[in-house]
Amino acid sequence: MGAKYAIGVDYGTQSGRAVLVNLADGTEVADHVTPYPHGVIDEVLPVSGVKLEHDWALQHPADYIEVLRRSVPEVMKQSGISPDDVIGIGIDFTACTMLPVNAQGEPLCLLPQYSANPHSWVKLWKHHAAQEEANRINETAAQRGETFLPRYGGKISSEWMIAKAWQILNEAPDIYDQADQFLEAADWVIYKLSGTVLRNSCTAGYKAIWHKQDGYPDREFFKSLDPRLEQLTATKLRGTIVPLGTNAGGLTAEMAELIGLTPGIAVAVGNVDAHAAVPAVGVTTPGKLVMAMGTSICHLLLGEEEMQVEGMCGVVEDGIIPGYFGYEAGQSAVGDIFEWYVEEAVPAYVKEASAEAGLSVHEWLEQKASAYKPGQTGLLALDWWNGNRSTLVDTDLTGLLLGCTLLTKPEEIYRTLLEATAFGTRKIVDAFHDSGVRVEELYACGGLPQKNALLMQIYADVTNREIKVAASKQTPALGAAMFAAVAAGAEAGGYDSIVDAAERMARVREETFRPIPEHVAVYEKLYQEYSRLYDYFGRGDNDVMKRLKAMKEEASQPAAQFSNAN
Ligand SMILES: Nc1ncnc2c1ncn2[C@@H]1O[C@H](COP(=O)(O)OP(=O)(O)O)[C@@H](O)[C@H]1O
Ligand SMILES: O=C(CO)[C@@H](O)[C@@H](O)COP(=O)(O)O
Repeated sequence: MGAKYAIGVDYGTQSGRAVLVNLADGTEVADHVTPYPHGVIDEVLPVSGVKLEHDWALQHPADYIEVLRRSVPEVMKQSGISPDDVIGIGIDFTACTMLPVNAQGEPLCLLPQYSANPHSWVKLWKHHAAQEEANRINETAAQRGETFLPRYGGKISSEWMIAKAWQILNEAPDIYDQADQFLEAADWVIYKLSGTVLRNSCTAGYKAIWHKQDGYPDREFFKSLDPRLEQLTATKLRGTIVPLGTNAGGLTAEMAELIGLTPGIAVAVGNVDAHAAVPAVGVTTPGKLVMAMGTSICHLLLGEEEMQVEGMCGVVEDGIIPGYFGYEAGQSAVGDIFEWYVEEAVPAYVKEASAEAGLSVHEWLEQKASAYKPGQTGLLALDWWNGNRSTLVDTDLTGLLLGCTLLTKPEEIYRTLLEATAFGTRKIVDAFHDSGVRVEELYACGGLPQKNALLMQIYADVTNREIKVAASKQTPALGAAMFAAVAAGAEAGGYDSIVDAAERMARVREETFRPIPEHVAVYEKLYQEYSRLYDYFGRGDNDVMKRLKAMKEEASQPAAQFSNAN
């Protein structure tokens, strides 16, 4: 059999990218990025101009198809490979990124009668406007002693399926009624590719409280939340839930024509971006924490037992690699915080100096910030610009910068923001390790390790652990291609298991980031200070962040909730 290939498509927050991979050794032959034409929709809806409230984040489902339409033919063209040698396609997605569809699988937002209602659109993972629903889910589950709660670190996030679906019911009951199903965007795209609606066990497990043995929480639980939700899982979340690497069926003739591949090739069921990255860095055993570092960070870890860990996002049997319990935790903003600083808060002279030096503002600030020793800025920050995902699971928390003086420089603030996110990761590493899910080594993938060496050194110093970095620049897409190879199977030139695929296709770079002992010592002290602030502002001693947020909301009234911006 000649060389065989698969395509992995990674659906990120701002763009989608396709990667064509040689299945013999994981070589990435060609890649292409398509920025989402509508980006993240967080101010006004397309066409109708309806204004969105604070904490909303939506996407346009047509953008996902546009990624396939543009990027798949482009990687085929760049590589010159015959479509006959491409045996499968797989995708990974941000999650929970969900949408209401009608009985024909059409997104409601694409139907003119619903398009002016924000609730008909795709709710992106970082849509944080369902916090009230999440709070009530958590109170009710705790009161009822629901056994699922510890599996999610004690709290269900507002980012996830049940809170988002309930927000739709509360604020737009007509959209809720008209929705035949709520689907993860990952599952919707697979439906478009294969013609089959299948729910993947990864998003169902991590984001929709589904358990391999117990299924969804029982109806009584949903009824106690709201009688109208009693049938939610039997109706709008219904459907077959299948393991990662399952072939959803062949590529449809219509899609094959649109994207230039052969009809009938394997289409792997959807996967979560960060989870797909784990086998793609070669991690298929416990003790190795994978950090998917980009806009946010997802932390993934394998364990042999189901343990309880404070504030983790979840533990799902077979959720990442079959045969292990897959653990997930995360920070809801990391690169996003640095971007906020660069876009909103650096003085003009920094932008001018960066341009003169031929560097991006990030690169210029990194260079300047590298000249400081740990502790030398006198600054400390709490990295909650987009709430706290782990370990506090509270999207109402906000950022804090402490220690500024009239002499504080932009590069010092930038360094402090890098450090704050490293301290956030340390909290997560400690939570796992101290709860019996050991963390010995760190693996990093995603955009940030390629972009910022200072950041990576700080993470090694703050966690006092060596960090290996993925060789691939498109690790989740490589993982998606690996799962496509599994969906195709060894007989077709793929693999029979993801462990086999990882052995042959995954790679890390030779150079690693090792902790520097003098830095470790200073960061240990700073971490203790960070922990004090973390507990004080995050655990209820001082709810000033929430009071400020409430005042802000009140002062912004009357908010034109669904009013027209024009
Ligand atoms: N040199 C840099 N140092 C640190 N962060 C950077 C740098 N350049 C870009 N970023 C941040 O990287 C993030 C994008 O990461 P990336 O992994 O490419 O995207 P995504 O999370 O969408 O997959 C943005 O939030 C941006 O602020
Ligand atoms: O929440 C998850 C995975 O569980 C991610 O999809 C989400 O953090 C988005 O990741 P990116 O920062 O876009 O890589």
